[in-house]
Amino acid sequence: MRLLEVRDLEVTYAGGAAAVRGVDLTVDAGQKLGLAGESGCGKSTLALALLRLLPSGTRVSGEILLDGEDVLGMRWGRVRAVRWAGASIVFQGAMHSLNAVHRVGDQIAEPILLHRTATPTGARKKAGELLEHVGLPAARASAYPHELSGGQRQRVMIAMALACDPRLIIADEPTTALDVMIQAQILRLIEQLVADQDLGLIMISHDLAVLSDTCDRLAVMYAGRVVEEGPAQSVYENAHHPYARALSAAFPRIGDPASRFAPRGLPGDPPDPAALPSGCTFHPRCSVALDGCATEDQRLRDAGPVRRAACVHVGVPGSAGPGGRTGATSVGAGAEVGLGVEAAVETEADTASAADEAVGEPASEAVGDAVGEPAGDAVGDAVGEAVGEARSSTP
Ligand SMILES: Nc1ncnc2c1ncn2[C@@H]1O[C@H](COP(=O)(O)OP(=O)(O)OP(=O)(O)O)[C@@H](O)[C@H]1O
Repeated sequence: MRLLEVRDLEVTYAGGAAAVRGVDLTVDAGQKLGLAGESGCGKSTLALALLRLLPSGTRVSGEILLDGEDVLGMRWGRVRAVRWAGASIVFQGAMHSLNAVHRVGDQIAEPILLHRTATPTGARKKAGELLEHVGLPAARASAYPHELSGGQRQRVMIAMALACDPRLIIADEPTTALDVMIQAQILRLIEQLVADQDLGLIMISHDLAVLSDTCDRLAVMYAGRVVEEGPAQSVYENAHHPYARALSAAFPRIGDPASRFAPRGLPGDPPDPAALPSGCTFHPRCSVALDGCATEDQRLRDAGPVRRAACVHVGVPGSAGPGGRTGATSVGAGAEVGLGVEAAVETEADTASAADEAVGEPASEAVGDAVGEPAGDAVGDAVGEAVGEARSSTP
């Protein structure tokens, strides 16, 4: 069953940063989609757009269908109902996202009370059950965040995300701040919950190794676009796009200790989304770029029955495309790979919507409000604080 369908999503911040550019993706019940990319590629912006958590003044266009409902066209009352209940987000850095002066049980119960799906007694009982569900004793409900370890706090965040029985969970770097052992436990917990409850999952990380180990499918983002997507293991082990290959080579391979000693970096940084390079936005960093890459935009095209990639080399025999490309880790920083310069450029029509629509709220309501919610909305405020905190803690 299709839970989420995103079509041609574009997000431009008020200052002109084109953070998400023409993204299409889908998530079905029981499916785990990994969203990968370096810092600044637009992953969190995409996640925030799904639940209308972007700052007011941000221009959003395209289509987001959550359980078939048009999220961008929803009235604010409906948006509030859908947050937590239709889809919810687990942010990185639980210490920043939890309120330090409230007991964790009360914080888990809060969205239940706001959605009026239980009485205060019922909400407290459910908070205890949810804690047990994520592997903590119900009695920990009376603890304050500082009384819990980092892993326990992240379990609380997951319990909170499950409080209103959402169908889709968005986990934005859920294990980044945790040590490797705890990280593995939290990832297994998320996998278990998704399987048990037939949820959809979008997991965001810069770490392709973690995503390929946890998710079924991977979408690799660069400069606001998905540049490669397909089954998680095959994208990780045999990426078609030079950026996806470099990202994959940058992380030690699970089950391959030798790779721990030979991670490769990618020189340079992702471009400023307010001043993107012409053509393929990856071309200034690409060791296999052709002359035309500086002028020819590349959109996703088929790179096999279940794979897509946005690179001029895809599909060219003897090149980076399927049917002749070199190994997954062969293109790292500065690596030389001989590619056919006669590669056919197969640029798709740019389907970006001409009429960007400002998806926000009336200006009178938006003033001073971090998430574009009417003032006084407790859920919006709490989420806004969490967003602000989580984002300010982003390295
Ligand atoms: N509120 C904002 N106003 C203007 N630009 C923003 C805002 N938030 C993010 N950006 C810019 O949008 C781009 C995408 O940021 P985003 O946080 O979505 O990337 P990301 O891939 O999630 O990175 P990270 O992993 O560091 O969170 C970046 O260049 C960032 O500076």
